[in-house]
Amino acid sequence: MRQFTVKVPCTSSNIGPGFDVVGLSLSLYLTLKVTIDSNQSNKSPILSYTGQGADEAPLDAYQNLTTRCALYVLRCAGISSFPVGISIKVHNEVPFGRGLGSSGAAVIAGILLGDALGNLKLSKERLLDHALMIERHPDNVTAALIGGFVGSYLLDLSPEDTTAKAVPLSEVLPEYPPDAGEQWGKDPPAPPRGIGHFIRFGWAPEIKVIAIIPHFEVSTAKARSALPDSYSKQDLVFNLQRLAVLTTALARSPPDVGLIFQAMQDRVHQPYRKHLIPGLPTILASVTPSSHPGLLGICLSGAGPTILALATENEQAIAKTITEEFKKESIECSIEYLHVTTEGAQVTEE
Ligand SMILES: Nc1ncnc2c1ncn2[C@@H]1O[C@H](COP(=O)(O)OP(=O)(O)O)[C@@H](O)[C@H]1O
Ligand SMILES: N[C@@H](CCOP(=O)(O)O)C(=O)O
Repeated sequence: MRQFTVKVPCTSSNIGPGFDVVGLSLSLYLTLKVTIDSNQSNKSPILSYTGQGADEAPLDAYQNLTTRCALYVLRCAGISSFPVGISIKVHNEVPFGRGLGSSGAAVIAGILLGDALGNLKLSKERLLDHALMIERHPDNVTAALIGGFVGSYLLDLSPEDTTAKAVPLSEVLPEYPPDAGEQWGKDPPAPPRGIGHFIRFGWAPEIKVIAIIPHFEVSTAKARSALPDSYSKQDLVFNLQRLAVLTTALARSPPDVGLIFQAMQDRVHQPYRKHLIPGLPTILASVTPSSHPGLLGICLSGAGPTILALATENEQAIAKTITEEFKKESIECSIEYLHVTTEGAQVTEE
């Protein structure tokens, strides 16, 4: 009997100007408890699921994002099936479709699961290569894997690697097992090497994180399709200037609100997503360090609709005002007071 646990933090990406670049790992977790019992004869993993998304997440291992990612890693390594007698108990604290990286966490959990099941011992960089074939922006998956406040970029790929990366996700992630007596088709192409590069920034211990989570979903795909294909030089420079300052400003103790609040402004994604999140422009414009002493900055978390506020104090009052603004739009919210997790995703053998 083998038992191990995979634990992956949720993430908030962008932090204002860092669209598709920065991510922050936070203290809500997706946890898998995996058992492989050689006395059992089941060939497909037996999945159970509690917590966020329990009414939506498929329990068929060939449909579930996490187990599909695990199978992808195994098949890239030439292993065509899950081990016999495997069961997986999933517990999820990360709400779906709220901008807190639930899909990134599910992808990383699956990649680590595949690595552990195949005893592959892939490096962090190689694990990330696999994750980037599935979640094709690096910010969430990198922060979930590495932990902390992380910046990342993708390499331009060779023409050959570009072809491998262009393989449709339906081929990378098999949705159905082969029929009895049949073999899988061609194995998926192994991901190109060294696609993603990252660095961890500091995070001042005084900075607390408040997530105001509206009770509706915005799919990341839809929020990405709302963005334009090109930007003005002025808007790009606006974001670059702020991001350059922000990554160091958030590491400095004591935090300088005069730097951080302005450095969390964005012109690349939030303005184009406001129609998806009623109340967003009012919230971003009206919750300020003058109205709420202790507030350092405020932004959309990932693709939204969650609002992320960074503060040194006064967290309850900040959360209350944002909740009330959403209420004016007839939107209920949950509030989470979170901390930045320094550890990224973990696999623990029992
Ligand atoms: N733990 C999980 N298990 C299975 N599927 C998941 C899990 N977490 C997220 N997903 C899938 O990812 C979708 C949400 O992804 P996405 O739109 O990118 O939003 P988010 O901002 O939460 O990452 C869910 O609707 C679900 O299909
Ligand atoms: N940079 C991405 C981040 C999406 O994060 P999610 O948590 O909403 O999945 C984007 O802004 O589209």
